[in-house]
Amino acid sequence: TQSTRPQRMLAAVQKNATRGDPRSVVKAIDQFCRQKEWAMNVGDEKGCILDSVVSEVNPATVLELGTYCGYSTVRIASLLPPHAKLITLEFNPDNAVIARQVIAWAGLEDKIQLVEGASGDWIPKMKEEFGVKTFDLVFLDHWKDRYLPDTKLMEECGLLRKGSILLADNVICPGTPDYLEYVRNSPRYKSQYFKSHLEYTKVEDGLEKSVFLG
Ligand SMILES: Cc1ncnc2c1ncn2[C@@H]1O[C@H](/C=C/CNC(=O)c2cc(-c3ccc(F)cc3)cc(O)c2O)C[C@H]1O
Ligand SMILES: [Mg+2]
Repeated sequence: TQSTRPQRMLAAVQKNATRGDPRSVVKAIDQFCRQKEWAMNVGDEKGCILDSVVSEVNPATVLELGTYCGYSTVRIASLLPPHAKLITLEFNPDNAVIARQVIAWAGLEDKIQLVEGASGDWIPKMKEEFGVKTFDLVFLDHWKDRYLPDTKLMEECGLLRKGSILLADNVICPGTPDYLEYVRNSPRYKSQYFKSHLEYTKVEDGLEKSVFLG
């Protein structure tokens, strides 16, 4: 039977990356996507911006919306301090199966909790289910029409504190116009756009970093 792109991506990791070496996992996926098949990972160019924001925030608690195959999950977790935790939400079970194996190959299972299900269902349960108070950093990379409703939901559920950072992928391509309008015009956020390119292409895209002001 025909394999899926995520399955072929995992095979490339298992063939070309070193077990327990997250950077080699990131490199293997980027190589696969550049040389073999494009896939919607944040990629190496926007990934460097992601790395710099993660390093600057040095978060103890991270929420990622949209795991896909775990590329950004591994990239973020590889930069976290020792007892920091990353929770990543993925509602497609086939993607979750692949992502768990990518995370395991990187040796980052202890830092990452992959939760299967829809962000809208899980965000209201974060405190009771995972003992989370607030998130220091949220990486939004799921369905683009969910960025705004999920941000409002995180506000309502008290998951953001003064200084929490939202980092959103694809604010230009495919684009998240309602989200951008909100974080750029709301008095509750201070936003900054990091111009870059759509992963593995020359098409313009970028990340929007928004600080929640409380
Ligand atoms: C609500 C919710 N809850 C949990 N998981 C969710 C969810 N919505 C999506 N997910 C999961 O995240 C992943 C989805 C991410 C959506 N990302 C995209 O659609 C996406 C698309 C492109 C793109 C750009 C130009 C083109 F020509 C074609 C594609 C580039 C990207 O970087 C992307 O993130 C997989 C899905 O199962
Ligand atoms: Mg993306």
